Amino acid sequence: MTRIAVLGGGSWGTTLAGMLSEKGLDVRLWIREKELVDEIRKTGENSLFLPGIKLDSRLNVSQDQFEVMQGADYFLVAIPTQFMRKALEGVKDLFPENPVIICASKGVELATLKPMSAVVQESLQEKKPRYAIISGPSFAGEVSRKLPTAVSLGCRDQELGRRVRDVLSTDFFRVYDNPDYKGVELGGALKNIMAIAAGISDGLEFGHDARAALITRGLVEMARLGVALGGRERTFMGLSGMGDLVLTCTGDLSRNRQVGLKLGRGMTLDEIVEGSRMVAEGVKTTESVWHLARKMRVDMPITEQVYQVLFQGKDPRTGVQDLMTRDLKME
Ligand SMILES: NC(=O)c1ccc[n+]([C@@H]2O[C@H](COP(=O)([O-])OP(=O)(O)OC[C@H]3O[C@@H](n4cnc5c(N)ncnc54)[C@H](O)[C@@H]3O)[C@@H](O)[C@H]2O)c1
Ligand SMILES: O=P(O)(O)OC[C@H](O)CO
Repeated sequence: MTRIAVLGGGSWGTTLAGMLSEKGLDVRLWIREKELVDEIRKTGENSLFLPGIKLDSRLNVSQDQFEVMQGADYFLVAIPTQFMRKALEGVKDLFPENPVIICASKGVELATLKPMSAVVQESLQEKKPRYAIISGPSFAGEVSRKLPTAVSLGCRDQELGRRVRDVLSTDFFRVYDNPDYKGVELGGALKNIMAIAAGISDGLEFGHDARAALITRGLVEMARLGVALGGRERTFMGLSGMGDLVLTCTGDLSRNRQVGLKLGRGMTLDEIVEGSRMVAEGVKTTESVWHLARKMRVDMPITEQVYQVLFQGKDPRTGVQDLMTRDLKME
C-alpha cells in the first residue's frame, strides 16, 4: 500500500492527511504539538486548527518523526514557509535517497528570498530530493468537508508529476499536473499579497470595482515577477494563479484577506497577529517579495503599497490613493 508521511499538523496538513487516509492510503501525520496528537488519538479531531472535522480513524498521528517517516513513498510537507528550512534540516537523516517531496506550503523564504523548491533542494541536498508542489484554490475548511476542489501539481519530471497527481486526486479533489513548478509555486505564494490588498480595499469599503481592479492588476504583477523568475505566463492564468487569487481575494475564509480587512478597518498589524496561532503567509511573503522585486528590478506597485502599510505604518487609505494616482499607462 502506498505510504505517505505528512509533515505539519496545521489545518492544511491535517486536511490532506485525513483525505488521503480516507482514500485508503497508509498515511502518517507528524504534528509538533503533543496536545494535538493526544486529542486526535482520543477524539479524532484537531480542534485547534481544524475544528468540527472528524478525521479518518485509520490516520496515524505522531510527534515522533522517525515513526512517521520510515518507509514512506512520498513526503508531503505543509509547514509554514518561514520554518520549512529548519524543519527539513532537522530531520534530513530520516529521508531516503531521492525522496519525493510534495510541498503544500505557499510562500517565499524571507532570509534568502527563495521559493520552496530551492529551500527543499538546499536543505536536503545530500539526499537529492525530487520536488513537486501542490497549489491552487483550496481552503482546508472546504476540502475537509469534501467540497469539490481543483488544484495544480507542479513537477518538472512529467512522469513523476502524473504519478503524484494520481496519488493525491480523489472524487472531490481534482489535481491537474503542470511541468512549470516555478510558476505553480510562485502563483500560490504571490496571491497571498494580493489577498491582503483586496482585504484592505474591502475593509475600507471601497467597493466591487476596486476589488476587481486589484485582482486583475494583481495578476499582471504576479505574472511579471513570476516570468522574471523562470515561470511561464500561462501558468498564472491557471488554478495556482488566477484560481487561488480569486479565491483568497473574495473568500472570507482566507486568513490573508482577513489580515487586510482588519487593517482596512483600522487595526494595526501587531494587534492582528497577536495571539493568533494560524499562519497568514502573505505578511512575511510581502516582505520577501518587496526585496525580491527590487533585486530583480520588477515593477510591483500593489506589493509596494501593501509593504508600506504593513511595515512602514502607512495609512491604508493613502496606499490606495497612491495606487490610483500613479502615472497613467497602457494596459
Ligand atoms: N489552511 C489552508 O486552507 C491552506 C490551504 C493551502 C495551503 N496552505 C498552506 O499550508 C501551509 C501550512 O499552513 P496551515 O494553514 O496548515 O497552518 P495553520 O495556520 O493551520 O497552523 C499553523 C502551523 O504552523 C506550525 N508552526 C507554528 N510554529 C512553528 C514553528 N516554529 N516551526 C514549525 N511549525 C510551526 C504549527 O505547528 C501548525 O502546524 C502554509 O504555507 C499555507 O499557506 C494552507
Ligand atoms: O487562508 P489563506 O489566505 O492562507 O489561504 C489558504 C489557501 O492558500 C487557499 O488556497
